[in-house]
Amino acid sequence: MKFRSQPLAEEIRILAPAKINLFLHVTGRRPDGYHELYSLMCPVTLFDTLVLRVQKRGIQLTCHHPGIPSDETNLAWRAAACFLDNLKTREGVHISIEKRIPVAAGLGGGSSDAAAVLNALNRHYGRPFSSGELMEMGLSLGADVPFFILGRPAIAEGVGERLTICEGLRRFFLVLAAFPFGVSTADVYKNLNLGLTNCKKANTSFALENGQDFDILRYLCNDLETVTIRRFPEIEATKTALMNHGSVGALMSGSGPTVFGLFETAGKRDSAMHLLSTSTKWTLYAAELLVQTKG
Ligand SMILES: C[C@@](CO)(OP(=O)(O)O)[C@H](O)COP(=O)(O)OP(=O)(O)OC[C@H]1O[C@@H](n2ccc(N)nc2=O)[C@H](O)[C@@H]1O
Ligand SMILES: Nc1ncnc2c1ncn2[C@@H]1O[C@H](COP(=O)(O)OP(=O)(O)O)[C@@H](O)[C@H]1O
Repeated sequence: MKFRSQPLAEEIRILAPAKINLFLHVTGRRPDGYHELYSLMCPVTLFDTLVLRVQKRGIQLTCHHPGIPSDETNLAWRAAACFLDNLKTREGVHISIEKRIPVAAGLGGGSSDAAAVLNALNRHYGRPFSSGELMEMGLSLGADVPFFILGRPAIAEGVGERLTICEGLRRFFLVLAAFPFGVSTADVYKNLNLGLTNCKKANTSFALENGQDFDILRYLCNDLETVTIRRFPEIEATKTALMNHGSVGALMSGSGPTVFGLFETAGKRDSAMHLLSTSTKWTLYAAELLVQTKG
């Protein structure tokens, strides 16, 4: 494989965003146990920071977060190993991760770190792989990784690998309410009873095809809430609290337990943050949807 490398000492600094699922319908279960989705995913302005330094040999990783492995099981490490193997180079990389995205929280932090490494190494080596090839590598690491490689609001289908860019999404401001501990995505899917899910599937094709403004508030729904709320009833109370403090819509993200509230202005979001911070044990983050504004 032909590729162009840069000087080894160069430091590559990247921001890896979290995501939320504005809707998430589970439409079926595959024979291998994975679930088919129809989900609108959007990056949000809460970031991990990764610093990469390409080196002569070997992969090393530092991350001081107690819930995150610093060895070859870290998704960022696995992404680097996968990329360098495919490139057939013996060069290695040192990765350091400053973790801000809550872990096992339904915000996709590990997948985002992995995608950030794949994208950054591909740029560093002069783009030897197409985005389709990068997404294939990403999918071998996790179902959400292709979305983060794309890095834009998108409808995800299949297990998450079939992506359609969603243009007409309004910019909303967010409060993210994170629980003090996480849930296992695998457990949530395992405990899902498809007979109990009753989200009305959003008909987004018209808006998607026409690039029209997309009224997401009509479609907020997450089939995985049926599982995670059973275990953490506080999720429901947190959604209600957000709605009582000016949110125009509130939902659990992904497999949870993080809940997000959507606000029309930064001011309304900030006053809700202020009022809720005195009364909740959840950790609150102010953020906004990462959408491309027109014009
Ligand atoms: C639920 C979602 C919604 O965006 O996100 P999170 O809440 O994890 O952030 C995703 O579907 C999670 O994607 P991701 O976290 O990448 O999943 P993976 O690591 O590939 O899989 C973890 C486990 O979840 C189950 N899994 C995952 C994806 C999928 N479409 N169906 C599944 O059944 C499988 O049992 C798998 O072993
Ligand atoms: N770089 C990473 N960042 C976060 N979690 C990681 C990372 N590498 C491995 N993991 C593991 O992946 C699991 C899921 O983490 P995360 O991606 O934050 O959750 P979620 O899928 O709910 O959004 C955790 O058990 C965590 O220890």
